[in-house]
Amino acid sequence: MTAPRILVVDDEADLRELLEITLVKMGLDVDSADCLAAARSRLAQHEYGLVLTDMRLPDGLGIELVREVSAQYRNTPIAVITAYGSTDNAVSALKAGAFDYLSKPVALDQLRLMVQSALRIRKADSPAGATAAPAPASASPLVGQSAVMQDLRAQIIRLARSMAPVAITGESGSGKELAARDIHAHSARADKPFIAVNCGAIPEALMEAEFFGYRKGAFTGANDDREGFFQAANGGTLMLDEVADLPLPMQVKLLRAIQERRVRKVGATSEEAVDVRLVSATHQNLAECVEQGKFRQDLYYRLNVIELRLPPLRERLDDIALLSDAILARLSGAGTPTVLSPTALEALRGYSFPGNVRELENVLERAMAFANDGVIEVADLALKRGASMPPDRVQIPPRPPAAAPAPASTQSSPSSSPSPSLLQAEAAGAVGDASGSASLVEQLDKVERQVIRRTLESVRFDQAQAAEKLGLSQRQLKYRMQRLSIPQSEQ
Ligand SMILES: Nc1ncnc2c1ncn2[C@@H]1O[C@H](COP(=O)(O)OP(=O)(O)OP(=O)(O)O)[C@@H](O)[C@H]1O
Repeated sequence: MTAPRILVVDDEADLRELLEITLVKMGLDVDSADCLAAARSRLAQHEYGLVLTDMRLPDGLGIELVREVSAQYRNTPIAVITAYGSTDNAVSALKAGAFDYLSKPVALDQLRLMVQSALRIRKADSPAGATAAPAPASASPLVGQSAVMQDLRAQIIRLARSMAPVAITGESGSGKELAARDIHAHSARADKPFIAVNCGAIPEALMEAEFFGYRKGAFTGANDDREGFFQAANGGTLMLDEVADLPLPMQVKLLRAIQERRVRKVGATSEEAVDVRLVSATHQNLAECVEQGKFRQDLYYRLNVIELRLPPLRERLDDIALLSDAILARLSGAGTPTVLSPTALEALRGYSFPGNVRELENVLERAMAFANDGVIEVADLALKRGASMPPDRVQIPPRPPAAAPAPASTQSSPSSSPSPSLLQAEAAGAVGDASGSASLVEQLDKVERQVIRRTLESVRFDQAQAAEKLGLSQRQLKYRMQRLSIPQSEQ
């Protein structure tokens, strides 16, 4: 098998030589060019596994080559070498289609990591040299045939090929984490870890240690060396979820880690190179956070190189049937899937879904418990028009690891809750109180509201403890509190 061929474009002979020697030592074939014209003629003669170009060349700018290679040699990744601290150049090159960038002075360990990940892209493309075909909808976990979803899937495939940081925006429950996982799955990093971090869920005092790791003895309780999120995601993708919740001091440290591509464990004297693709997500308006001084502009600029917007479900109501089928099939497991009656489907199509796909999942999960003969009717859906709080006011805690589907509403088995007597007492009270006009769904909501409220009060509104007592994940508890308009704290 022939070694991959790399094209180095630089007019500085010393740097060119250093790059050539390093690449040859990696077992690669190297060609070089000292200007744009020479690079163009090389490109016309050979197929390259990677082009590495300086930004300033005697006959033009490296970014021109980035545009040409991205347009004409779509399977050839191109990376740029920028002057130290030149954020603008790096970001514009990434936006123009560069796969990645390196800052001067070029650190050889980073060069090696970058070349390896560029060559993985080539390997991932098959057959060799063919343009990556758009994945069929069935290959994506993002269900939906609406034009926006088709466009979203196509964008994901395109941007999965580069290292450019992606900022995913969208309302809570619209699928931001799912999209981030899909970017990773379509990238050449797919066989390396995907680590999602909820930035709002980490206590500020622990953040540096959680992100960058720590050395044994760095602080009381640091009994062993530990890796942080960056090391854990090395070679793969790190998703910074709810990135707007990062405190300002941590934003400074994160920016440095992104710029330098190095991290230092708490208590360590030296830094280590990390190769991590960053994806960030937030349901907040990050540009507004910058204006309000809550988010650093330089970090915003670094993270927002490519934007990916997840549409709210109400903008793609045509997808509801497909989504519902997929969710019901998953919830039904191996059994015959529960289905929606035509009127129930119409009712869902007329609902605004403030909690987006997550809300649809919860509505269907609950409705399945009420459905007769495997058919969900409108009444089983218990849709509350205008009753939900806007989701952007709700802070969603981290996803529990592979949580089992939640038991539907308070019909959870009493054994999953340590307070069965409370459940029974509440249920008895609610039924006793029920006016003849209240529907079953309203009565059950009332019981659920009372049980959750009492449990929250018993643990002083500590949601983690309340969720545990109720046998729910924190996310499920949040959703139920939102749906039942239960305040977050004692009022
Ligand atoms: N297009 C989709 N197809 C199938 N399932 C989806 C889709 N979008 C979202 N989901 C499902 O909806 C739920 C919420 O998705 P996800 O956690 O990705 O949303 P999010 O935008 O990251 O939410 P949050 O901002 O609250 O963290 C998940 O169970 C996910 O699998």
